[in-house]
Amino acid sequence: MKDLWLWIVIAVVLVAVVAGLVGNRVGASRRRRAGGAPAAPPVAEAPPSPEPSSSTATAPEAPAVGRAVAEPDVAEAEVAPQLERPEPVAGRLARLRGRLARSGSPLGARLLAVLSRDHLTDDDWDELEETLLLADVGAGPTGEIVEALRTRVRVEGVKDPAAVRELLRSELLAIVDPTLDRSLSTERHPGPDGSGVPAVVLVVGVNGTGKTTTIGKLARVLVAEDRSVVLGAADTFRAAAADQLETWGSRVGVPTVRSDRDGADPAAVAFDAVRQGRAEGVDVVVVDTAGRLQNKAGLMDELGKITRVITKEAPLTEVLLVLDATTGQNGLTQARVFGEVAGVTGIVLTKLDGTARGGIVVAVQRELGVPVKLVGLGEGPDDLAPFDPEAFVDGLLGD
Ligand SMILES: Nc1nc2c(ncn2[C@@H]2O[C@H](COP(=O)(O)OP(=O)(O)OP(=O)(O)O)[C@@H](O)[C@H]2O)c(=O)[nH]1
Repeated sequence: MKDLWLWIVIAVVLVAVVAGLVGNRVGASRRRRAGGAPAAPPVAEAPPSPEPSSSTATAPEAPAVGRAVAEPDVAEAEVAPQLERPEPVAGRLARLRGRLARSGSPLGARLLAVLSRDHLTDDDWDELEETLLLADVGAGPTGEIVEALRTRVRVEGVKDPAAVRELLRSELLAIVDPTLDRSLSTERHPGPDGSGVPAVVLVVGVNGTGKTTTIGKLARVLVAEDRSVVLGAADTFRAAAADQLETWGSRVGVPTVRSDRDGADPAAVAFDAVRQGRAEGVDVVVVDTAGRLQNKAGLMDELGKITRVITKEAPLTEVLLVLDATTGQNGLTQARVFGEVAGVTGIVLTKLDGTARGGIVVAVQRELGVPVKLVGLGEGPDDLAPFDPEAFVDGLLGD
């Protein structure tokens, strides 16, 4: 009997201890939820929704607002990332003015300061010449501008600052040459056999000038203009280049054709990209290349092979040479080599922000005899603008 009572007391104590433990755990879990812990609350404990959203209503297993709204959104974001809407292209070059102003003394401001002096002496003309040379305009074009200005100042007797500005503007505009065709060939067209083929843009240039970045930005320009695009990652030399290109493309829904193997044959990747673009009926295929300039023969071989295999599928409509505006005369030497081996049809001048050497536009056009078609104005995704001579000269001259 005594034993029986002892067992009853032990049983009661055990029940009390277990009940206490369970109570503590429930309390702790309630406190965690009250503190906004990320764990999803049990459905029954979720607060009732005052106005359930339609997604809540269509989500059968998620009647509580907190979960119904948050969880499907997160899942959707993981499955289908939101595509970005690139900025409209028109008017982008107007940014150049602000960027040049931040990059130090703009060319135009220094030229205007000299030209506005009362009586221009030989020293003033020398200073003007030096300013143009420092801005990489090049010796030939600088001589032409100074000569033309000297004549007009003498003949027209220009003094007032607004007239001086207008004079300088018209001379700079003439030297940049508004008559050149700067349009990009990016439309489908009938191929040699009469069937429609995409425009093919091959992008060449030394590494580090901004080729891959420019192609990413160009894809956005094309998407903004409702063109369908395929990118070809034929820069198989730098392992990360294909990833970089793919990331750019995926942000605007543009596919990238690439090889899984580092160091794969660039011509084969270029060919696959154009073939895919053709099969999918897209408007334009843009092909990235490696920018090794170890020697001219090697470069010629590689670009020659890429060109040959691409043209089996569709003719090349543009060969864009990407040049870094901050490299000055070095850039001109590169331009010369690529001009000889790659049949360049247009120039993309990158990093024009942050340099007072805007004159390189003139020098490089003269050097290659092909127009600057696009300019890079920064590292932002939409910092690529079609080149427009008037907007460019206005940017150089500032306010
Ligand atoms: N400020 C500025 N930076 C730029 C511009 N264009 C490109 N860049 C930067 O230049 C650097 C090199 O760009 P990439 O596109 O990787 O150069 P790449 O020519 O493809 O180089 P490789 O793949 O090695 O041949 C990156 O940091 C870009 O953000 C521009 O217009 N302005």
